[in-house]
Amino acid sequence: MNASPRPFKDYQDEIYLNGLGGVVPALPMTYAELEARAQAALPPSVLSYVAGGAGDERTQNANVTAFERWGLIPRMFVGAAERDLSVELFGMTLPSPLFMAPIGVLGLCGQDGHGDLATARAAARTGVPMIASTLSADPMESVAAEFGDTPGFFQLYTPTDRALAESLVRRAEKSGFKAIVVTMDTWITGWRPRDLSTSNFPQLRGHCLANYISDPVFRAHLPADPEQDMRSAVLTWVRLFGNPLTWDDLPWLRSLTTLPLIVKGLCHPEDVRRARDGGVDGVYCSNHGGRQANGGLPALDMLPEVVEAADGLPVLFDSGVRSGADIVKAIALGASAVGVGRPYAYGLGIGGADGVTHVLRSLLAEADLLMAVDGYPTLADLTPEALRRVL
Ligand SMILES: Cc1cc2nc3c(=O)[nH]c(=O)nc-3n(C[C@H](O)[C@H](O)[C@H](O)COP(=O)(O)O)c2cc1C
Ligand SMILES: CCCCC(=O)C(=O)O
Repeated sequence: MNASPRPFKDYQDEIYLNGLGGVVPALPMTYAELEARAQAALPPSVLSYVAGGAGDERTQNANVTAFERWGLIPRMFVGAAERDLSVELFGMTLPSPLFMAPIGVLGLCGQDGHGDLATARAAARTGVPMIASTLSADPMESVAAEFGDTPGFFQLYTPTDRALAESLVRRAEKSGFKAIVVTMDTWITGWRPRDLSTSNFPQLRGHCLANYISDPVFRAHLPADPEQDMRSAVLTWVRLFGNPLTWDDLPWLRSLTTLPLIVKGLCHPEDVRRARDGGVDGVYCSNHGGRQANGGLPALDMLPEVVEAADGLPVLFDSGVRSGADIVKAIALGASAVGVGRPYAYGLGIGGADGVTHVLRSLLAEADLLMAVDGYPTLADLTPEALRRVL
């Protein structure tokens, strides 16, 4: 299927017309059902990894409820018969502001163990960019080969070996990725009770190391071929995985690539200002979906300050987005582009590439119709004045 410039347009019609023919959609139409169906479809260890978060998951849950505190004010006499959800980002024109946040176990969410490839196919079909995680079950070259005309971004977990970081970035450039997203908030894994109680995390790790095992710099660290001795490869990966970077490392990060460089996990306005001064091309406001640190503010609550501090630099946002209405609200609060994590992983678990495509199209169709009904025909119309704080 070719990428459509408006992947979401007419999805409601498609479903209603099917309905007239007596066909009830096979895939869930509400987030609650999506979650419930994914719970049944995914193996328990994968489910607890994907669904879980840090501590008692208050921050994870607060990310979602934070959206309830904002309400869109409807405008009439606008005649929003045509909507334009397209955005300009890093010199690219995207059909909508939606993107898929990087997820590091996608392989295992796909029924065949190749969920990264299925997700990349959904990106190709919808025009919704995928940020491909460093932690994938297939090498980035194979993932990128599935993107079609849709731009893909590569998410870098910066290893302690700088040569390995450089090698990963070079490979991403060669594979045609259009931006590098460096995740700052996960150089160490947070306290995640669900994973600790099942002790399943290392087992999952072994299935998302394709980018490392296929890398000559990583392989040079190994005592034996990973094909023969996977355990040593996993232990080596654990040792090399995360580099607790400081501001002194930012010039090096910046020097890694001429592609747009985006730093993920920034919520404090002072960090945003320093990153901006350090020459990044975009900042990514996120608290990792509440998976890393409990007790924090919902990422949405920091978004307005991040946008102000970014001072015109693009601001990507994720954490807690569950609906088209959430996308619209994040845009109104100043996000340039909005990411989802768990929702598309659940779509993948339920229906592979079709499931991801369905989740993305549903989110966008809802956002599009909301903009129609409430009289905000373009993203530029969505400003903080479109919202009221309700609680
Ligand atoms: C199972 C899972 C794995 C993740 N792996 C990564 C990763 O490899 N790299 C990264 O930067 N973020 C990762 N994240 C965080 C997401 O990119 C994103 O910040 C988060 O999922 C957004 O919150 P949401 O799930 O509430 O939409 C992961 C999230 C989940 C749920
Ligand atoms: C060590 C991090 C694993 C991937 C990740 O980012 C996550 O699970 O949230």
